[in-house]
Amino acid sequence: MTEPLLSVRDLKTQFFTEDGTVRAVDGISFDVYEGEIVGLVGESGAGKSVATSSILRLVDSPGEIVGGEIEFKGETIFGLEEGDAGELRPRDEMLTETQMRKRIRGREIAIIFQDPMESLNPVFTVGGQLREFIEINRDLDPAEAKEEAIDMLREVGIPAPESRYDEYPHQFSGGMRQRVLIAMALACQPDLIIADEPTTALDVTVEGEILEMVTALQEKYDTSFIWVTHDMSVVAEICDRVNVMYLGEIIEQAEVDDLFYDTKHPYTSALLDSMPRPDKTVDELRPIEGVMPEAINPPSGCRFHSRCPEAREVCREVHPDLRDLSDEGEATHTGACVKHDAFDVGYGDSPAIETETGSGFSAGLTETGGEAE
Ligand SMILES: Nc1ncnc2c1ncn2[C@@H]1O[C@H](COP(=O)(O)OP(=O)(O)OP(=O)(O)O)[C@@H](O)[C@H]1O
Ligand code: NI
Repeated sequence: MTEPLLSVRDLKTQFFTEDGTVRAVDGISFDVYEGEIVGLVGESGAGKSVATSSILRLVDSPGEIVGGEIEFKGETIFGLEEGDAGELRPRDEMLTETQMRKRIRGREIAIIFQDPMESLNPVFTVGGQLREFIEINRDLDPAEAKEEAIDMLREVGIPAPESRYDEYPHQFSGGMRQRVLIAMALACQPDLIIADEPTTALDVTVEGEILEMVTALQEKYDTSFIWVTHDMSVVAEICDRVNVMYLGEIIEQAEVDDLFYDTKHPYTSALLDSMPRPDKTVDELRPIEGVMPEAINPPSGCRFHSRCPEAREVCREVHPDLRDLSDEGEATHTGACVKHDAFDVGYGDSPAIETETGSGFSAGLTETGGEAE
C-alpha cells in the first residue's frame, strides 16, 4: 500500500479550564490516502472540530496538543520527543509556525467551515476576495487571477459567474456562499481539504446539490477530503471511509459500506438508528438515549457504557482499544467494543448493567448477544 497523505497517531488535545482538563481529543489515530473522502462523524462535543484544528495546529489557549504525531506528505506537522531532562519538546523536524502559515494552511491543506460569513469579508465583493486569494497564493497577476476566479465560480456551479463576480456576500444565498468557499478551497489546488460541517446549516435539497458537486469535483481534481459531520446520511452520500468519534475517541473505523452493513460498535448502531437513511425506510427513528458525558471526567471502562443498550459489568471496567475486527480478506474494519471475540475479556459471562436506555435493564437486547443485526 502507498503511504498515506496524512497520518494521525495517538493525537491528544486538551483544554485546561477552571473546571478541569477537557480531554477533547484523547488518543485518536487515522489516515487519509490520496484521493479519498474520509468522514469524521459523531455527536456534538465528540471532538471532531478540535481534531481538525489540531491537524492545522490552530488550537488556541487554553487548548494545547499534548501528545501524538501528525505527518503530512512525509513532513511533521506535530511530534514530540523526550529531551535530556526527560521533558517533552517539539521534534526538530516539526514544521515551524511560519511554514504552517505560509505553506500549509490554505495552500496545501484548505479548510471550509460551517459558517461562510466567518471566512468571507462582508465589505468586499465575492469575486474580489477570491481573486486576491488566488493572486497571493498562486503568484498570478490580477488579470489572470480574475479569469481563474471566474472559472472557479463556474466550476462550483454559480450561474452567470461573470456578473456575480462583482456582488457582495450578502447577495448570495447560504448555499451559494458555501459554494464560493469551496471554490476558494479548491483555488490553490490543495492536497487535502478539511470540511467542518459545511452543509449542516443548509436545507436538505441544497445540501444534496453541494454534496453531489463536491463528489464530482473530487473525482476531477483527485483532492483528498476530511469531511466532518454528525449526519450519517451525509457520510453515506460522500465518504469512502469513516471514523466514528465518541467523547474524544475513535470507536469504529471502516469503509462506508462495511460501517453501514456490518456495524461493529453499539454507538455506531445508535447513530444509524437515530437518523433517516437513504438506503432504508425505518418505521421509527430512535434518538440516542441520554447525553454524552463531560469530557472532563470521562466514564471508566468504555465511555459509551452509560448509554449502551448492550452494556455489561465488564464494560464499566475495561477500556477497549480499537482492534481489528475484519474477517480475512476484507478491508480493515476496527472497533472498540468488548462484545467482540477479539477482546476476550469475559463479556459473555458478565451481567448486564442498568443504563440510560429508557427501559432500565436492557434485558431484551442483551439476550440476543453481540452480533445480532
Ligand atoms: N476553547 C475551548 N475551551 C474548553 N473546552 C473546549 C474548547 N473548545 C472545545 N472544547 C471542548 O472540547 C470538546 C470537543 O469539542 P468539539 O468542538 O471538537 O466537538 P465537535 O465534535 O466538533 O462538536 P460539534 O458537532 O458541536 O461541532 C467538547 O467537550 C468541547 O466542550
Ligand atoms: Ni465541531
